[in-house]
Amino acid sequence: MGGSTTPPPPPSPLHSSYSSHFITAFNRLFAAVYAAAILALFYHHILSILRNSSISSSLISLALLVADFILAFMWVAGQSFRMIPVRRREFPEKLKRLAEEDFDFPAVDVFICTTDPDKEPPMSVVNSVLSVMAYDYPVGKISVYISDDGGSALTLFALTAAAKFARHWVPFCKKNDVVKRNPEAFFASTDNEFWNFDTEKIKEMYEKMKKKVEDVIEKGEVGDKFIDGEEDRLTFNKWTKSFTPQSHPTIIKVVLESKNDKDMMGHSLPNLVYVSREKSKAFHHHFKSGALNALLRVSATMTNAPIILTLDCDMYSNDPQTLFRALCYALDPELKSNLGYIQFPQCFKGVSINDIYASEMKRTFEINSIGMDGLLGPDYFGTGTFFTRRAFFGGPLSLESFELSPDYVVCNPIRSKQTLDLAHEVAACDYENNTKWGSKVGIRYGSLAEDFYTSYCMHCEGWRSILCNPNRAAFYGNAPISLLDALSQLKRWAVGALEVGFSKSCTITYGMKSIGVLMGLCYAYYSFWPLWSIPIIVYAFLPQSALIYGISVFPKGDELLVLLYTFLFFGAYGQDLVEFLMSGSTFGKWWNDQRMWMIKGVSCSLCGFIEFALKSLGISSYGFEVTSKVMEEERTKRYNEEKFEFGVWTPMFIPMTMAAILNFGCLVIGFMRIFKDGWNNLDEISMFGQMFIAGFVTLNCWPIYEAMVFRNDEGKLPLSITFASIFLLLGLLSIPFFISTYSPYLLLF
Ligand SMILES: O=c1ccn([C@@H]2O[C@H](COP(=O)(O)OP(=O)(O)O[C@H]3O[C@H](CO)[C@@H](O)[C@H](O)[C@H]3O)[C@@H](O)[C@H]2O)c(=O)[nH]1
Ligand SMILES: [Mn+2]
Repeated sequence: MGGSTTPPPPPSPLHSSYSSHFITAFNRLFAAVYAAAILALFYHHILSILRNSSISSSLISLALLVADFILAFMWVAGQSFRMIPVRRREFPEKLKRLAEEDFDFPAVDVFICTTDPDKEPPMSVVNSVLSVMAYDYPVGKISVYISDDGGSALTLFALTAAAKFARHWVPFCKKNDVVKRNPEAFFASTDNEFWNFDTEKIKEMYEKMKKKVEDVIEKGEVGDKFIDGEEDRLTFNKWTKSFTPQSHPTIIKVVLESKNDKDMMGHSLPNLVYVSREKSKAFHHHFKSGALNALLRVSATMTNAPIILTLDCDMYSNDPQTLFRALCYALDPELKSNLGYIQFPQCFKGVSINDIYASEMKRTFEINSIGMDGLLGPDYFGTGTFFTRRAFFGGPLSLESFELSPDYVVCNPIRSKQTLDLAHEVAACDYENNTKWGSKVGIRYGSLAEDFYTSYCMHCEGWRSILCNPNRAAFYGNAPISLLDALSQLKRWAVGALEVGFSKSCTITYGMKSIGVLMGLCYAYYSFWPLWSIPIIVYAFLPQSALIYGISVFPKGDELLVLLYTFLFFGAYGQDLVEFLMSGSTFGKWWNDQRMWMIKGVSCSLCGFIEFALKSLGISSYGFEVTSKVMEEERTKRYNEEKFEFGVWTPMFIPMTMAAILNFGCLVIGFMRIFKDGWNNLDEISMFGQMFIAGFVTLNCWPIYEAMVFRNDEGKLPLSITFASIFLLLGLLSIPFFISTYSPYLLLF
């Protein structure tokens, strides 16, 4: 990497890894015992199906069998994360020292995607941009590319304002060795790193810039007085009357060029380029994947850096040394030949104390990723990822040729006509027609979870990835602060996951063949997680409805079986809890995480299934619904008080409300029976299992009851949802009645 002469190798070692033999051995042993218990359970299931005489009890047994089968499948897949967990450490100080000695570091292109100035406030985009521009790294080697799928003049305006501020901000950060290089976060923090005369001045400058940008945004257009210079005017003139986010020409604006633009100390600044690719209703733009692919090409014409960092617009740098950290792996000669990318866990700012919507996703971003790191490496999370450019162009041994390939050498300056013409050409909406973009090259199309799918393809091609999980979060982003936002995001992932699971390159068949059984199972776990909705729905409704009818679904008086169920339940929950705590999380967060698992099962996974089915049948297709990053005051307040935010009418809330009412009702009826007949009645005791489940679900549903009955704020559960749920519940409970009435006829078939 770097120049044509081979640079001297960096000092080694730059990183180390560690795998706990105790944990690995324990996980394997526990898996063996648990597997035996699962087999015993299935043995029992088969027996009870064979023994059943009535239709209703056969149906119940069958439902439980299917539910337990899916739970067992997910359990098996989940074990792959536990076989060889690996933790890593890197030594960025060594590289930082080299930076002082003019070491030839590789150039880095940073890609930041934004798409909707209403949901993604330009000031927050600007803060992310400033935070990466100020990285501890040779400045001339950093280029920041912004992809604006919203094609918003406001976003470009905010960037030009930020570029002016950067002339002061970047040298300020470097001179004072600031750690929080996102100005908003720096000025807002109470435990401020330091405060001097410069700080006051810079703060004033920032506030002025912010006010200017926000005024323009409020007005909704960039007024004449804000445009200086003929060149800027030409750019902003491209926003003509016929310009819409869905249909407009390419706009590329080099806001800063490292060679010419200097900061107030006379040092270079990073390149800063705004790109809004051409859009036309006649061509599918493939959402974020399309945007990233356009940036891959545009950046190739201008800088073609061998390392690429992809970020979502809300993700800002929280540690100026992150580039050095990533390079500890990227520069390692032993890893280099097949290292596709280095992934940092997603971390979030402003998550409530107990993380009510489980937005931290500890399991996905940390626990499971540590597990995958011992195999071929973590999947791609869409943000906080350092790619080697080469990984986008075919497997390590099979380069897909392309005119602007990774070894293309840029000769013309960024602002030259030749470069800009070529950049416009590759950002055109029809450029990808009849090419391998999206299938063999770049970010892959075909799944709404483009990140997950792309990494799956890369692993199958022979790349490996690395999880870099430093103590200090490398990036911070926003997590959804309303239940609907959280569930909509998860629904998109559910559809995206199923698209991979049921594609030609199915994770189980094709996956296991290409990347081995364990790695294939990891991907299978993610691509089929929406299947969880089946057992969750069965266990949320079936035992409870049966109890109301006085039918026991678990066998009577079999102590061994009680023991088996107890072990399976507490074993799984216990292991989950221990792993959570060991990753530095708290009991409160774990409790909410397991609650969200249930809520997901009866809402977004279910809806995801339906949307996936409709999409596969060609009936309708849903796009990439962007998650809102706006922090509305009242909402934020309720979120921080850890109140669930319902407030709107959506079918997604109905099944969970039904489950909440049913489980509570079932518990009441169960206790009434016990009081009436006493504990001696054997039948009631055998229903203890059902009572236990109802009790557990009821406990989990507390926020729903609260939102249904006790709250009066904007975020409460709409009355219409409560009524719709009661109505549907009554319908559901009358099904057994119909079965018992008509089953003699059914038996005829
Ligand atoms: O047509 C689009 C749609 C989205 N985006 C950008 O994609 C990013 C992610 O969108 P967001 O709404 O924040 O999605 P999340 O659900 O928060 O994102 C997670 O899930 C996505 C896949 O579903 C990944 O792409 C993200 O990196 C990952 O953080 C944002 O920067 C958007 O601006 C585009 O550029 N073009
Ligand atoms: Mn996001």
